[in-house]
Amino acid sequence: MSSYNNNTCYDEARRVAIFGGTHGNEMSGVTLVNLWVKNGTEIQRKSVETKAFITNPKAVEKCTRYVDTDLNRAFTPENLSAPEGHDLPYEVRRAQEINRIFGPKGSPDAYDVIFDLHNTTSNMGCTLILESSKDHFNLQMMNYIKKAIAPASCLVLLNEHPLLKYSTSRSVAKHPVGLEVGPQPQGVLRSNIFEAMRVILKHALDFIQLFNEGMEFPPCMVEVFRALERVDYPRDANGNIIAMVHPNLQDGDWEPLNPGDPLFQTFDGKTIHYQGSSTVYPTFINEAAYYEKQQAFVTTRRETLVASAIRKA
Ligand SMILES: CC(=O)N[C@@H](CC(=O)O)C(=O)O
Ligand SMILES: [Zn+2]
Repeated sequence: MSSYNNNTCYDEARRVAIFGGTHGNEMSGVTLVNLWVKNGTEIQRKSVETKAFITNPKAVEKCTRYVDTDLNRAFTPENLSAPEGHDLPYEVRRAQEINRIFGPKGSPDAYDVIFDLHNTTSNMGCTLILESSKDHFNLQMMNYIKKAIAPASCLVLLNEHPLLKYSTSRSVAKHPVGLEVGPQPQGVLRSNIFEAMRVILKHALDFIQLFNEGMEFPPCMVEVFRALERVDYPRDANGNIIAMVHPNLQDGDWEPLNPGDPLFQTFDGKTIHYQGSSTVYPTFINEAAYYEKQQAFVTTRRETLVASAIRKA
């Protein structure tokens, strides 16, 4: 990346990967990627070599999130540099393998773009997940996709928080993009969710093709939701959950949550209210996979980012 004439220059994105099955029970990504592994016509673009890849085949076979440990948390420097051996958890070995094929993470040899396909049980609709507010290539891509799918909509979750951030499979690439579409139960395929995911991928690949052809993208504004805080379920002294997501909050992903609004409902019918002092936008509300992570939802703040003009170097 370099700056020149107010244009931010990025290298052409010639090597692109689409990951499915990072979580083996998120069926839209698993199914699309399996389809594209068999026949990649739909994801081919003239200037791009796109590789469809199942990241956690053992978990896909068992239709479970993971076998030993969450693959989408496994791409830490410690894991990636751990001495190889059969005593390592399956997903850590797999992370090392993925890092060899698509990385090394942080190096010039890494893939240009990795799309990682996920489903959520939350009512999030189409959500693109970014890890950096400074990646103008990705911000321009978000703007392009939003315009292309209108009047349908997709939102951008920015996960840049030093403590909330985790080491994702896609983080191996120079430009990591998560795609999270829901609601879809674990192990279930829903046609509307599957098609929504497919359409986003189509526009994302079109954007990359246009960029590689030399199209210049003028500065633009991108609305994002910045991850602020994880909120756990209320628990008793033994750590057992004592309340559920309140009916007013359930399925209200991305809707404003104001001080005093209901959050949880205890099993004996009491309401627990939001004690914060400002309006936030909750998401990943009641995500099935996050019970083990002790997380009922994530709060976010709405921000408008400015994406600089970009063109190819
Ligand atoms: C429900 C789910 O798996 N969500 C993803 C979000 C992401 O890809 O960043 C995860 O926790 O890994
Ligand atoms: Zn997932």
